[in-house]
Amino acid sequence: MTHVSPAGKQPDSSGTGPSAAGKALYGGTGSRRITVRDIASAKERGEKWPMLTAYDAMTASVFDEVGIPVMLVGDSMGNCHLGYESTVPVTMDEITILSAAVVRGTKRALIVGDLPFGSYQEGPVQALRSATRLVKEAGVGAVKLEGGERSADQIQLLVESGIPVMAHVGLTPQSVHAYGGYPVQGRGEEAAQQLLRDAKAVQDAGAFAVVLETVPAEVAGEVTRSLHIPTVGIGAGPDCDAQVLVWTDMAGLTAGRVPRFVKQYAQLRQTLGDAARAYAEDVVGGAYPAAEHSFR
Ligand SMILES: Nc1nc(=O)c2c([nH]1)NC[C@@H]1CN(c3ccc(C(=O)N[C@@H](CCC(=O)O)C(=O)O)cc3)CN21
Ligand SMILES: CC(C)C(=O)C(=O)O
Ligand SMILES: [Mg+2]
Repeated sequence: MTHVSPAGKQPDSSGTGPSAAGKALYGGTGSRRITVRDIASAKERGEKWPMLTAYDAMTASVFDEVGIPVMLVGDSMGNCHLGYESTVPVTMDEITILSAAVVRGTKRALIVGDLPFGSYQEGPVQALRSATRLVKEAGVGAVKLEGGERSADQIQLLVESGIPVMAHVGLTPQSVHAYGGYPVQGRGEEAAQQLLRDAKAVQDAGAFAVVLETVPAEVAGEVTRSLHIPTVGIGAGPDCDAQVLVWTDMAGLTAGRVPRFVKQYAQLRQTLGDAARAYAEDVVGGAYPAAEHSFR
């Protein structure tokens, strides 16, 4: 600590150098909520940062306590939390309710709400109406929407209206029916140039960061070095400024096949199944509840 904090207050974030503890996005000690300005200064310092999805208050509180600086209430809730086949059916009501839960479960993280399919494609005015609802009803600090050049007008109006926007280019899963799957994007010289144009367009429109999903690592590195806003990679190699994963993939809870870019840091599906099986066997066998779990 480089200076004394006012009595009764947490240390503030005004450190004296690049590695001041209060300033680091991950591992920092600041107690106020992280803002998009903190995100911008991380790129200036060359600091990499982690992002995870979250869909409920309890899980989000775990990630917040660990210091995950940015959480995305992703429309991946469709297939990971709500039992849909893809992200396409997710509604504004669903995103709003779960975003509000994640905001309530966190104190420090910047919470980004994902605009679902159909909530911004009609144009900037529809996008502003949807984003405003997420900001006012759920309390998110930023929103995310898919698309590069095609979404620049939406991004510009939101940013002019005071809503920070995280953009999302490369593989945009809301277009699954147009792709016919989830193919790698930006392969080949022409596609790589289009990806760079998309990334520049969202930066020019005022986005504070841009997700690069499922693109060749080399192309993602080139985009990252060409932009002044941070890139957040998912299946985009090691040269992005930040990384994001769907939390149930990261923790080994997702059912069935996970994308190849996922690294599983736990086997929660196994662990939770083991716990449920042990509980069930205790109930069937009469071992639970025991005397210490009973009242007299
Ligand atoms: N659980 C989960 N994790 C995700 O990362 C995720 C979702 N759901 N739902 C929405 C999208 C869909 N995502 C995906 C899904 C599959 C691949 C995938 O398997 N792609 C092929 C590409 C092969 C190629 O074109 O060469 C692969 O084999 O990896 C990629 C992204 C990412 N998002
Ligand atoms: C994987 C991230 C980027 C996403 O859009 C989501 O989880 O919905
Ligand atoms: Mg999404």
